[in-house]
Amino acid sequence: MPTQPHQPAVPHPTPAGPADAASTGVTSTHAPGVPSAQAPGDASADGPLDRERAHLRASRAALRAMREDAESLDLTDTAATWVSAEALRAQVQLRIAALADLADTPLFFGRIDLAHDDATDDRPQHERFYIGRRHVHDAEGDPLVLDWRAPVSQSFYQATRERPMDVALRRRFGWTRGELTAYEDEHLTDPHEMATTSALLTAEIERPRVGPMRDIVATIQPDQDVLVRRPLSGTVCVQGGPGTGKTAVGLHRVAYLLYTHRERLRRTGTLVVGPNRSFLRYIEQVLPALGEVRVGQATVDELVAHVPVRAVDTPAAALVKGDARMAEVLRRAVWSGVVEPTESLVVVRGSRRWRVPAHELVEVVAELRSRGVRYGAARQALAQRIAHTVLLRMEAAGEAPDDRVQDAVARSREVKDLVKRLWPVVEPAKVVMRLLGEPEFLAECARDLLSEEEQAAIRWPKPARGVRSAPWTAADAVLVDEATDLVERIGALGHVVLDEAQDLSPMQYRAVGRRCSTGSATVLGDLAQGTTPWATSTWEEALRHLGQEDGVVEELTQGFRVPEEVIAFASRLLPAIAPGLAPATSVRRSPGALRVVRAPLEETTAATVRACRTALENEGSIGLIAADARLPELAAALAEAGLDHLEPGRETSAECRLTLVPASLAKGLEYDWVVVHEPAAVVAGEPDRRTGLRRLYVVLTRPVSGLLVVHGEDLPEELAERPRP
Ligand SMILES: Nc1ncnc2c1ncn2[C@@H]1O[C@H](COP(=O)(O)OP(=O)(O)OP(=O)(O)O)[C@@H](O)[C@H]1O
Repeated sequence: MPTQPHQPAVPHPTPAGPADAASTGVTSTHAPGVPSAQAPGDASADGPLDRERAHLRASRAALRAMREDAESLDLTDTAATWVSAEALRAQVQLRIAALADLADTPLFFGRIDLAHDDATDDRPQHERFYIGRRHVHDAEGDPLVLDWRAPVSQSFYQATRERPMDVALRRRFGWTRGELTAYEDEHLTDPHEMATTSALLTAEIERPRVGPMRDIVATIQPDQDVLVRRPLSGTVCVQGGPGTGKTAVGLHRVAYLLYTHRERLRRTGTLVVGPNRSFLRYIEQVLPALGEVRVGQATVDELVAHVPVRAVDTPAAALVKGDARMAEVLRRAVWSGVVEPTESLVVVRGSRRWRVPAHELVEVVAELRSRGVRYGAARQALAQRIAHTVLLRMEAAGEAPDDRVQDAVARSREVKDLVKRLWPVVEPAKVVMRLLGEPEFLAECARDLLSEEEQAAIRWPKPARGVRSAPWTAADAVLVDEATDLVERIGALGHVVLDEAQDLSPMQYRAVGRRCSTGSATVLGDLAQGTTPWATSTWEEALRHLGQEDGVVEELTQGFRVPEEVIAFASRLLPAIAPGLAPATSVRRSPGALRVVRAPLEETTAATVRACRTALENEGSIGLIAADARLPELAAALAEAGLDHLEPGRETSAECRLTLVPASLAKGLEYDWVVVHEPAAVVAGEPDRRTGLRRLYVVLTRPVSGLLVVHGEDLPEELAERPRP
């Protein structure tokens, strides 16, 4: 295995000096055909790096002035009420906090020099912009740093040699501990300059991981940026292999949308849905680091937490409960209580009696049933509709009743009693409880939808005594959510990001879908990483269950996390687990990043602990990933060897960098170095071979710098090297 320490975040210096050309007219002196990079020692006293540092000083001073302006705002008498004054004060406080100059967060990370052929009065031929995390302007209001989400910044991210977007020079800056220490230039219109992987990008990816996931604003790649900046309307689904940046894209997209549609999304809200708490803890710092703190984050289980989950389904039961047919079963169950009127209604008001015949009540009920409104809303309307028929009779008799009379009739004992009989109150959890606990009721609602075996799979052995004590499972909670929405519409948000989406059941998609029914969604996933029995086989199907049939499917193919050697090894599994998918490529080659160690069977655990020690000789985080059942043994062996370890999702620190990860929780996480213990056991830990191999694929694709595989049993045969077609 490689023992190379990580390179610091400085690009490899090239012998020749960099360019500071374009708008200044200074000719580039870099070696022809190679994008130039510059490190500290290369800059002369008034060289380009010094000029950039001068711009940094000016930007910092301007930011300070902006902050002082905000601090000195006099809010006395500016707001009409105490409440609005408080709201204003809170907003100003937020702005002051946002204007802090954080010592370790570079104020800008890029620069573009634009050369336009079609200069106008408003747009000079040459323009230069610095791109950073936030907007900074000078006393005249001229921008010194542009927010990365501003429209002009788009060309910093999306310009390519094929489509330079007027960018004559793109400069990326390297920072070390808050100091501007290097830069790297690309002259996109120079036909002699070759495209290479940015050394700053590589250094950023390989920067040792301590703590939670980081943002990638400085190095978002063109195809990622196109996804980040898609319009708010419409849903996009991103298929991408491991480490192609799907999660990063989803989170940056939220930040972009909040910047571009701040008012609207502040009202309607945004939500990130992830597979489990460990994953959410891992990603939770990215949005705050981008200045966005008002984004909800939840697992699907948390979204549907209407009942206490205390039991686990058999795989057969979970499969049926997650099937989209359950939506219709539940619809029937919820609406089954509505009764056809058979008797007339008599309402007494004062000395008069008003009679509505049964056939008219039948019409009212039938009309409400056919309107496609929620059960609860229709129930509320029923009282008013009945009262209205009474009102019509009053008018026919020469009275002149107004709305208040209709309301009074709707609230009368006679009408209330009738509504209770015709349209009983439905408690969603109780309906589901009845469905699972009463075989006849299930048979009636599931007729022609679920087979006898399927019904048998989900029936409880005996009826539950009450909602609180029922043996609810995670899939039941989703059913209760569906029933809840049938009774009362669940509110939708402005935008929902759904990560690791491949694992959701159709009923879970529906649960997420109703939370973005009036908004839009970003759906992220990898079909090859689907490890649930109901994992989706196509994105079109997933979008349909989500209620976003018009969503577009895009693909990310360039991998950032996993080095070439490791992704090639893991991709040997693809023909067995997702035959249609092409392997992800990698932006990084890292000879020696993969090491496979065979140990005698009885020494596998000891060999694994030794591999952890070896991995710990490197900088950064280490993940030891193993089949869930092996964890107690490995935890004990680590403790005996004096190696402290963390649970997944806990922040690593300089003192403790080793995390012991059950294979079932590895999805979405990453570590600088990964030790995989006994792949055959990872595969065997799942109910079927395809799921096992998919789990193994997830596990093998977690490392950034290197992978050590320790095995005593034979490796799964699907990992054997095959000649490329
Ligand atoms: N443009 C980029 N610049 C720097 N780092 C990047 C870039 N894109 C992705 N990365 C890094 O690559 C790693 C993988 O990204 P991410 O977790 O978003 O991938 P993913 O597609 O969600 O992976 P998985 O399918 O395994 O969950 C992260 O460390 C992320 O910061």
